[in-house]
Amino acid sequence: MTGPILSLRGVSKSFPQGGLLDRLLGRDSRIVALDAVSLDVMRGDVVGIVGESGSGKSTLAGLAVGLARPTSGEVLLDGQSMAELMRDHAGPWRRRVQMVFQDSSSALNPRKSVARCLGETLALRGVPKAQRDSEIAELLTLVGLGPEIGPRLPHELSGGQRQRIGLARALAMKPEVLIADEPVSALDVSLQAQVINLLSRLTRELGLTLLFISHDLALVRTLCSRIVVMRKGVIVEEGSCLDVLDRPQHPYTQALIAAVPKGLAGRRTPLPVRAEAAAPETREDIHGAA
Ligand SMILES: Nc1ncnc2c1ncn2[C@@H]1O[C@H](COP(=O)(O)OP(=O)(O)OP(=O)(O)O)[C@@H](O)[C@H]1O
Repeated sequence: MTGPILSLRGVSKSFPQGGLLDRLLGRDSRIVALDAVSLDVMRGDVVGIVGESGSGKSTLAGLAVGLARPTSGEVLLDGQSMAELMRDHAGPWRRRVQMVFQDSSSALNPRKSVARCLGETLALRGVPKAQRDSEIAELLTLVGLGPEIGPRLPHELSGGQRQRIGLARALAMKPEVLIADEPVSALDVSLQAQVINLLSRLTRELGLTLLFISHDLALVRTLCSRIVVMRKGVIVEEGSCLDVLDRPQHPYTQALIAAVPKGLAGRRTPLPVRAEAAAPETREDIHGAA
């Protein structure tokens, strides 16, 4: 049996609180964003991470993607510790774990066209210049966009198109794990459904492991196979998404579900059936054999 693709072992993360004056006066204190969190994510899992604001979801995401180091504990990718993988060079970790943000426009350079932005990401992955244009076209197709989008600047795209480009850029690295931090909360409901449809299709077709951070329990129910419920830096409940949402054991999960307008957390969001652009079947079909 293969082990988890991503593991957190007793991971804590704290941040200093207060300013320089507080520290000079010895009023140094720290806020504990994550408190001894352990979590195993199996390859191909689609895991929803939910919890109130400030519960530590984004901190967990930042540690998993390698943007920050834990204060204590260990983050492992396929059994190898982050500290080990990043000792010489952060590249291997960064390539294998990618992130999509709530608002892709802040992650895209306003002066760079879509094609240039994707081309630079492909260059980081070591794709030869001669192959980049065809890979850019494939990536655009993969996220349901046409080649006419290539020359456009971020401000010439709709919010939904920008999220798709954010996703295409993450996929350009051929990641094994994708972390999506509130990827649709800035979009209107119909665009949310399109992006969720896309994520659902891509995780299936590319065999991606997805961590989907959201406040929207109905979206989590639609997309995810597992769910992790966080509160105040700890995991209070985890398990199969349907089990936890239908039969929550922890009072906090019960309260979260009760706070959702009646019936909403219990339904699957009706995603419009739409003709997605014909998608390749496997990672290799998309990018050629590695
Ligand atoms: N860089 C930082 N410096 C200081 N405190 C931080 C920092 N990042 C996060 N925190 C604190 O850590 C706690 C957890 O924050 P985090 O952003 O992980 O929560 P969250 O569950 O993602 O919240 P939200 O749903 O609002 O995005 C919060 O109290 C937050 O204020």
